[in-house]
Amino acid sequence: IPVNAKIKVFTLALLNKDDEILLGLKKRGLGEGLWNGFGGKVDPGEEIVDAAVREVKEECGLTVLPTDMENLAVIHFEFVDDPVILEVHVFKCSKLAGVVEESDEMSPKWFPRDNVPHSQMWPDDEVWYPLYLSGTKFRAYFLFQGYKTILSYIIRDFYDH
Ligand SMILES: Cc1cc(-c2ccco2)c2oc(N)nc2c1
Repeated sequence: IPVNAKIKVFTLALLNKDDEILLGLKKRGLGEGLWNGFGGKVDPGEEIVDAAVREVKEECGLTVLPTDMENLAVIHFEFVDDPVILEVHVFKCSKLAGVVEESDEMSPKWFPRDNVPHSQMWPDDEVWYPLYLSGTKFRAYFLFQGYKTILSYIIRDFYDH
């Protein structure tokens, strides 16, 4: 890890209902034009799970409780020639309240859990999505060249102990 490395913490919430998953088409910023779960930056002093709850509400209008947000994974993303490392905390939630709303960040849409538009999603999703479907907690590291090419990755099961 380069000496000038800076870690930025993000959340990513995967919201389920029966056999569907709610994804949002990102309208701007990081991941624009891609379908993804809901999330964003963790504010200074903010609990990570509280940031996840806040981002879900802001981006798709749904209300979830922090206690219903299940920690699924922690993924570190590094980009060649970029000292900023993204630490993405992935949550899974099945207890949703409220009505789905479009926001200026995201256009939400329900997809069958086993048929998401991988060609319009981040390339790493194809690697870890099967673990999400099977409810396997994991840790992963991805080295990107730009936003489309994965140069290398590591993925391992993550036992709570
Ligand atoms: C590099 C990268 C970043 C994110 C991200 C940023 C904020 C929330 O997620 C991703 O999300 C997914 N599915 N792949 C991703 C790759």
